[in-house]
Amino acid sequence: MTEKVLSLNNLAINLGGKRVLNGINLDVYQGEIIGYIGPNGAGKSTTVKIMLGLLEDYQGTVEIFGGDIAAGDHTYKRRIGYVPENAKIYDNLTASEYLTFIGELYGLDKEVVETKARQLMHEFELDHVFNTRLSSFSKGMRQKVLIISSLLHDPDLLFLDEPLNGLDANSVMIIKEMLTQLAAQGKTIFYSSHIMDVVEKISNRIVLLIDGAVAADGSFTELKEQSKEGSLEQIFNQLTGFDEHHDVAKNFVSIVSGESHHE
Ligand SMILES: Nc1ncnc2c1ncn2[C@@H]1O[C@H](COP(=O)(O)OP(=O)(O)OP(=O)(O)O)[C@@H](O)[C@H]1O
Repeated sequence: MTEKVLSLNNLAINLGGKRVLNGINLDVYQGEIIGYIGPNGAGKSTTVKIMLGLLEDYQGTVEIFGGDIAAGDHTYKRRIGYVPENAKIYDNLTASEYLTFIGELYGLDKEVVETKARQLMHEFELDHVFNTRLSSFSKGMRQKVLIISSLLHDPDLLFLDEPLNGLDANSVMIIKEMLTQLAAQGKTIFYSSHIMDVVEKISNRIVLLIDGAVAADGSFTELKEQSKEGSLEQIFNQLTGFDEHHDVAKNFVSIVSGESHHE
């Protein structure tokens, strides 16, 4: 269970003339659920895009399943699943067509993937819309289709960006439990979210990114001991140096109600 799945060494990148990642060092081991958190704009999505092979102009090295992804062998991508935050789903396709298409991209046999997709849709109680166009799906239904599409090929490494977006409380329980079980089976999960109480509960390791560098890395218990704060939300506020939520909220409300005397 100690195989190194992912290794970032001095990973840095400039985008639009700005230093977005500033020397990230991170080793991730099989079976870990990494809660990858940080303020808006810290560089979380950028890190994930590099690991997916979507951004190439970086410095440092990225090793996935023991191989340098810059070496030109892209077969590692077949062992990766990805739930993007804002996915463009092919609206004109039915769920069945979309999932079969994605499965075939991963090299799965059409019949095999269709059966698997149907079974997974059934688990989400979406049997009745298997042959319905995605354009008529609600936000949560689309999110379930995205989650299914990321898992069809039984990936070893899963990148999730706000995977619970739009899901109801029952579905959230299913996904949380599912992630725990997948990790127990030896899958590795990289979980990016702003919902601190979920990250706190499901991650066995939390990595906090601030200004493109790792500012904290440890289990929730370890972070709690270091910062002497009670919840991950409070730890996040403390480590990002933010204690003005009360003032900002108050200003907002007074501006909204026209009571503000600010210029
Ligand atoms: N193509 C680009 N060109 C210029 N700047 C970019 C580009 N992509 C990202 N950035 C900048 O890089 C920084 C990090 O962006 P990124 O999307 O990785 O942040 P994030 O941590 O995922 O934020 P969020 O929590 O808001 O999703 C931001 O300041 C963003 O404006």
